[in-house]
This record gives sequence, C-alpha cells and structure tokens, in this order.
Amino acid sequence: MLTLIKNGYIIDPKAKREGIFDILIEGDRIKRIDSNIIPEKSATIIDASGKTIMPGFIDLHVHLREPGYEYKETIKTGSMAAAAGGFTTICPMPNTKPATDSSEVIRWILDRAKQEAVVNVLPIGAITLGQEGLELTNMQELFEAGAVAVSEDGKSVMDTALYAEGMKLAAGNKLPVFAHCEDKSLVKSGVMNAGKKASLLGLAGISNAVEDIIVARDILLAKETGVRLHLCHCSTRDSVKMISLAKEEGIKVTGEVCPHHFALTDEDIPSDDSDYKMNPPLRSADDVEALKEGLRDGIIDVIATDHAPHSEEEKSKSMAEAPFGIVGLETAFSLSVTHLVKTGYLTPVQLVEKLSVNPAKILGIDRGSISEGCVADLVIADFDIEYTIDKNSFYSKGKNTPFHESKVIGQILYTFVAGKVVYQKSRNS
Ligand SMILES: NC(=O)N[C@@H](CC(=O)O)C(=O)O
Ligand SMILES: [Zn+2]
Repeated sequence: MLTLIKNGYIIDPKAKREGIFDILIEGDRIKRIDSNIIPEKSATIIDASGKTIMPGFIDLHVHLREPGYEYKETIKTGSMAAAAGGFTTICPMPNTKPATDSSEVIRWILDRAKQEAVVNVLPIGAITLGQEGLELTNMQELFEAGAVAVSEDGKSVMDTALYAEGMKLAAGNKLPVFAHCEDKSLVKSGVMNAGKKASLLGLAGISNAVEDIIVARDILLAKETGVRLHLCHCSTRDSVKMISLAKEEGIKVTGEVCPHHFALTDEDIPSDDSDYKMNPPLRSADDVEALKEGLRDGIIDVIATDHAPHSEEEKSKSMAEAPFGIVGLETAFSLSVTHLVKTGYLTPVQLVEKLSVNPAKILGIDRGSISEGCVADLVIADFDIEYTIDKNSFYSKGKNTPFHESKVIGQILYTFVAGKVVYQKSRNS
C-alpha cells in the first residue's frame, strides 16, 4: 500500500529538514522524501498544500485509567483522543487499579494496547508497590516487561531515603524517574493556587512551596544517585529556576509543562468550577510568564498533557470535593499554537522539539523524525485555522476541560501511526 502526501511543509528539527516536500509512505515506513514524487504504482494521494507535516507527537504524561477505572477512560478511547490530538505515542502513568507495579500489569497494558489502541502505548511503572510509598517495586522486572520509566505520579514518594534507594535502582536499570512534585504535608485541604483568587472564592490554597520543596529535593537526589530525572507538570517560577541551575551544574534533569499551565492563570477561574481543578493548580500570572520563558529558553524541554479524565458525575462536584485533573490530549496542539507560537514564545520548530523530538530523546526511542526508512508516525496540521473547542466532539470519555467554547488557532488534520491514518478531521468537526 502506497500513500503519497503532496506539497506539505515539513518541520523535522532532528533531520534538520524544513521546507515543502512530497512524502511517499509504503507499508509502515517512509520510503521517499523529495520534491515532486511520481509513484510507480497507484497511491492514495493526500494534498497537504499550505499544511505543516511534523513527526508524531509523544506525550510523556497521560492517564488512561485502565485497568480499574474504565468508566473514566479506556486504553482504546484514550488512544483515540491521542490520535485526534496528533499524538502517536503516549505514556500512561501507573495510578491505575491495580497500580502498574508489576511485570504482569505492564504486560497486561501492552497486550491490551496491541489489541485496542490506535497509537503506540509505552507504560510507566510505579516506584513503590501499590503506590503506597512503603516498599520499592522490582524495577528490573518492570524494565524487562517493557516499562519505559518509573513514576509515583499522583503523588510524591515522601520517604526520602526510600526514594533515593528507588532512584539508584532506576538508574541501574537505565529507567528515567518521572517526578510528580508535591509535599503532601503542606497541601492540607488546598484545591487551587494560594492567592487572592482563592480567598475571593473562599477556597483553600496550595502554595508554590508545595511543589518547589520537592523539586529541590528531587534534583539533589538526582545529583547524588545519577538517575535521569524528568520533572512532571512544572507550574512555578522557582521550579524553572531550579531546573536551570541544575542543568548548569550538569545534573541530568529535564522539565515538562502542561498546556493548561501556560494558557490560564488562577485569575481565570470564574467560580467554584471543578473543571479548573487540577494538580498542580493553575498558578499566578508571574508563574505563567516564567513557564513560557522557560519553554522559550530551552530550560523546559517538553510539553505534556497530563490528560486526566474523570466522569461527569465526579466533576459535577464542587472544587473542594471533585478529583484533581482535566483532559488534555485533544486541546494540547491548538493551545500551544495559540499561546506559544502565535504570541512569539516558540517557533514552530521549537514546538516540534517540545512535542516530539525531546520526548523521544528522554524515552530513548527511535521516533521524533520524518526521514526515509523511519516508521511513518507523523501528523499533518494547520497552524492558522481558528476554531472553537467543543468538548462534546472529544473522543475521550472525559469531558472535564476548562477550554470548552474557547477560541483557538491551529488544528490537527491527519495523524498517521506506522503508515496508517488513525485520525482524519472530518469537514464539520
Ligand atoms: N494531575 C491531576 O490533577 N490528576 C492526575 C494525577 C497527576 O497527574 O498527578 C490524575 O490521575 O487524575
Ligand atoms: Zn502528577
């Protein structure tokens, strides 16, 4: 089977290719990239004139909720949401039921993904058994079963000595640690950023120190253990500063920011509405500015969604009672174009680095490029279309987004995984 994508503008920072080309796909691979390709056999032709072609996006932080919470999301629906968002590889976090803390659960997820998922699914293993913070998992076993990283996401390992031991084991198994940074003892009943808006709404606050203290601790532990540390969903100015300092010192640390954290501030929370409740919370305008500058200056390496679907019933509760988390797979690209590219913080090339090249590097996988001979994981997008986000059009089971009815710029038109179209925007969606 041949597919010919004609006249698209390729952005491929890894192969240092940028310009208008044709791409010929045969089976699961890219066969040729050239100007004006005429295929020998009949081919399906896609006209990509005026559109941009990028290596498929890789999301280092999603919650697929399977096994255990299928009413929120499944591997199948989560992967369809990923495809619609331009993501060709996603890494599910281990806070499932049971937690992803054994080779059996890793294998179960990989099997299920093989049958049901439309994109690549690379699972992340837990650091402690049942994510209870008491006993380390067998990281060698997790690695051998196919885990690409370990994380305690949803919380931090609060026992520092145990965590240091876990980092050493992760380093020994060449697994990066993906850190959720939250000092549990400081959070108390906080549900949104501590500040004026929280007082105005009469809601309990979460201070920046909740994150910053653990970011500092984890960087110091990474320095001592030599583990590759990836800091998840950074939300504060001081997190960015500390990552910058750590990088200057040569510590192996990378940072991730989520679209909601650069698109909204706590002042944008209109009322006690749990679609604005996530962990870490939406921060101050000053923090948001630091995150955008961190992305621009290369201190922050990755944009990840922290796609965290919950049911409508759960999210119909108040801020104080609803669970933390919002969906993100189907809005990440347009929010990034709107708030980073159109505002001059990132060039389209830098955006591709944050969504594709750098995540591939962190995972050590052979993705993040569109070159001859590569697996054809790619996305065709329009950087200029304006549209209004409609949560009812999401493939995800989760409709919990603060971006419903937001006007944005930039849209995914096609997503290819291993040469196959796994998403195509219909004319009226
Ligand atoms: N981010 C969230 O608010 N929630 C995540 C957990 C997490 O990523 O920490 C979830 O699993 O719902
Ligand atoms: Zn987290």
